[in-house]
Amino acid sequence: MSFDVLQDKIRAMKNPTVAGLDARIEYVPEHIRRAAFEEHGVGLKGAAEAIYQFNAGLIDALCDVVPAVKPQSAYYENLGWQGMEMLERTIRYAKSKGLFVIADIKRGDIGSTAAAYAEGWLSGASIEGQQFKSFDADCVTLNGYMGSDSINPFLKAAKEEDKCVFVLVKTSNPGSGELQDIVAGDRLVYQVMGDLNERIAAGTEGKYGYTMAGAVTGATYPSDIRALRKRLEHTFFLVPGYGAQGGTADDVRYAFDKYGHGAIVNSSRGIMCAWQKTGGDGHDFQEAARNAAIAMRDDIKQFVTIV
Ligand SMILES: O=c1ccn([C@@H]2O[C@H](COP(=O)(O)O)[C@@H](O)[C@H]2O)c(=O)[nH]1
Repeated sequence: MSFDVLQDKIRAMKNPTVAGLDARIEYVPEHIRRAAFEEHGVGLKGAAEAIYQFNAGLIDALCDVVPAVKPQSAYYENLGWQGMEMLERTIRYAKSKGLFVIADIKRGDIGSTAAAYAEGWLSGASIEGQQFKSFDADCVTLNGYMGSDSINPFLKAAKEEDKCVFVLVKTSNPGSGELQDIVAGDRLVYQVMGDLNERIAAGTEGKYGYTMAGAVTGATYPSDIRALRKRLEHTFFLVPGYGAQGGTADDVRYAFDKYGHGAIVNSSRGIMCAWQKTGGDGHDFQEAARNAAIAMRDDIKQFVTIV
């Protein structure tokens, strides 16, 4: 049960946070960009290579501070196959450094197509009776608003591989309420989504009591996080929106259970782009990212004690 593995790592490091790897080429320090463009040309290949070098440097700097990383697929897809190759390499490198990898892919489609996505991201493709893995993430994010048949193929793959998923429930963006906060009978739409998600994964609880289907609950809606924590006792939370989107440690505290378990808080730009605030030229990007990750950990630890 993969949330057990993640929770064990969080406890060992006393750090319930995940560093996002959402690298745009503008976030990569000049010296890394220049070297990659000289070797591979100014274009998709050069940019993808620069981003991989940046990611590898961040992973080296962060792997003994944070338990997990969350590469966001969009920032690799925008560079075509060259970007996706670097995403696969980034995942492999992060795993080799002991990090738990959450691939933020937000997929959701009819069952047959969802099964193909699940092979790509979790279980591997079956070719002539053999299993070939590609992205091989530990966990993925899903958009389950198409219904349980869009989630189930991922749960099947996750069960076979001892992995897990996070399903969007209450997202951090300003427009999330347009649909998710609509009243549906005696519940709100996001509560319906959360209940459905907990129900379809019932029976997969691990040693910490959490099923293999976690939920995304944005840091920017703290009262909803608090209500969801009470409502979804068996659902592990991924909480994005800390830092760059305005979420604070005080806002995310209620995502955790009474043992300080059951949630992990993401920051992407706040860690990756920390070097842009030091006044340096980017050569200090590793130190800056590490300091930002440590500051985030200590900020949250003021409110959350992990048993
Ligand atoms: O509701 C959601 C779901 C996912 N995200 C993702 O998290 C990171 C946030 O990045 P920051 O730079 O820390 O703001 C990004 O990958 C989003 O796609 C989210 O923000 N909200």
